[in-house]
Amino acid sequence: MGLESSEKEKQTDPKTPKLNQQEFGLPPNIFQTSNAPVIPPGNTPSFKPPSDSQIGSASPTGDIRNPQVRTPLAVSIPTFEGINSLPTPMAYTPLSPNMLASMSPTIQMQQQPFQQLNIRKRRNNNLNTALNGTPGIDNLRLQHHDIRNSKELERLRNTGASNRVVSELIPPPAVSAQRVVSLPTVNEEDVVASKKEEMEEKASELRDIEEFTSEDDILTGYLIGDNTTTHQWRKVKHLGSGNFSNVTLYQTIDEFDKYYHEVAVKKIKYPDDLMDAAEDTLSRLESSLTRELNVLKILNHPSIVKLYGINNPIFIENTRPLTTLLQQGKGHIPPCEMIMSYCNGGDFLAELAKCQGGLAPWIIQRLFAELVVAVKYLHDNSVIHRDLKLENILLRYTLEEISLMMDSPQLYKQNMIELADFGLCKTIKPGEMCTARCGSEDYVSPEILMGVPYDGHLTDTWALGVVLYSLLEDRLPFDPPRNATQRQKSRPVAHRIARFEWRWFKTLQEPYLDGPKDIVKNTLTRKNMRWNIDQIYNTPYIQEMVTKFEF
Ligand SMILES: Nc1ncnc2c1ncn2[C@@H]1O[C@H](COP(=O)(O)OP(=O)(O)OP(=O)(O)O)[C@@H](O)[C@H]1O
Repeated sequence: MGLESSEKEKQTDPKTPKLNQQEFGLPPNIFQTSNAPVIPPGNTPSFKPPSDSQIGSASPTGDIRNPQVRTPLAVSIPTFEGINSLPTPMAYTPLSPNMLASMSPTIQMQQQPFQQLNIRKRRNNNLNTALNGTPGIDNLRLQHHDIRNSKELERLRNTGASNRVVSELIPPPAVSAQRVVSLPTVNEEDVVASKKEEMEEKASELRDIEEFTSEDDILTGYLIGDNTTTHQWRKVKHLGSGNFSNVTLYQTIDEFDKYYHEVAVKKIKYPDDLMDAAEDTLSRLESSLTRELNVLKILNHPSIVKLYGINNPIFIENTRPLTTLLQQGKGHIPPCEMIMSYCNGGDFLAELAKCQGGLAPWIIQRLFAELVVAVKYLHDNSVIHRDLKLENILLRYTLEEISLMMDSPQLYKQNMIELADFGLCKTIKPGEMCTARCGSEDYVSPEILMGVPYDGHLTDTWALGVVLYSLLEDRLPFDPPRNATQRQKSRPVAHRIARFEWRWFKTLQEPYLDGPKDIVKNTLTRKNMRWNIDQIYNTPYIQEMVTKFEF
């Protein structure tokens, strides 16, 4: 598929519908403002981008993962006016062998020539199914109190119920607890003391765990760049599950280096019948894991998750590790376990659910600015992420701990986030357009939904707009409004995305939030008007933070 001319883009872009924001009620203002001084920025580390050959054996479109429903790539929609249906992108169960297998061979054949559709499901669908066995927004809403309970959240994660939506986890503003905002400011020593206490507690927990450790709980692995020395870690606890992996906390057995003391181990989920899986399935899985590994081993930025090692060097050294292992015919394929930096605060979405939204604006500004720096580093080095979302932003500290750092220099001395999940990333050449339709349902841009070739840099900045809107508003921008009619609720998210149908509720009349709102306005918009990462980075809102960063 060739590149679109800018003229053609103008014709095919839908018009942004005019929104009447006045009709929506305004919740009480729960924010604080920040007055931060300005100091010079730090340096970003040097980077050598991986070549395409290093990114593994991608499919002809350069993409992977396992779409089970595919729609033709070239969808020509001159305008959205009068259009009642769009490509249906949502019925997708990654790596599920059953779905494809259940199709007749004819249908399977018919699926092949079409562009792969790789949109990840909304978390709330899975959550809801886990709770009730039946999807549906109303049922989900009945479960609010359960979901907000962190134990319940943990249970749901363990059952693989991973697709959550921030707006479903947060109560209406009137009852929104403002824990983070109202916490007292303490000095650095208090933070250190509470950390120490927590570590002592953890150490005692670990002593208990050691007594019950079985051989299966021991992971043997190699550090990147040293295939000769093995190291061992002991399983501590489950951290989270995605569609493609289970992530577990491990602690080192041999005290060889403080950096590798606690590590997050991402174990790739294989389909049950991997040995007999279709070549297509194997190749997509292989491509996904090799592109994540090959990019991660080269990236070097404090705000991007680090790949320390691997359980088996073949996954790093071989461009087609699964195929090779299969050909070696040992009867089974060993697991692929990536040994990565551990983020103690968990993922941003889960943390938001815990503190029930209402995040203070200075925290939003601090964390979002760091995210922008991380994405700028990727784009400057020709890598696009393509799956930016709250779940993939990992926190080094809990939001409660971060709130205690207000006015502390600690807040700027070190990174607070690590961007994770590079399974959909891509190294691109200047001017190269992408064709693979991938991403997560609530974060995909209209051009991806429309199936036209797209600029991956701009789909990343669209997703940044979704993240920032969600932080400001405690809801996802394209969810049905709270006061929506039944008809509005039944319209798919994709419709609202394609019509750029979002609006301010909570922050409608908050002039002091003009900075971040400007970023949202200029990212959740048509691609030919959308800001790129440099434009976001250069806004006073981001610069005010960036100039303070010392990491
Ligand atoms: N380094 C880490 N430290 C702490 N928790 C982590 C870490 N990496 C992942 N997690 C937890 O595990 C979850 C799943 O991880 P990840 O997003 O990498 O998996 P995935 O299978 O690729 O997910 P997705 O379905 O989004 O593709 C995260 O949302 C997070 O809660």
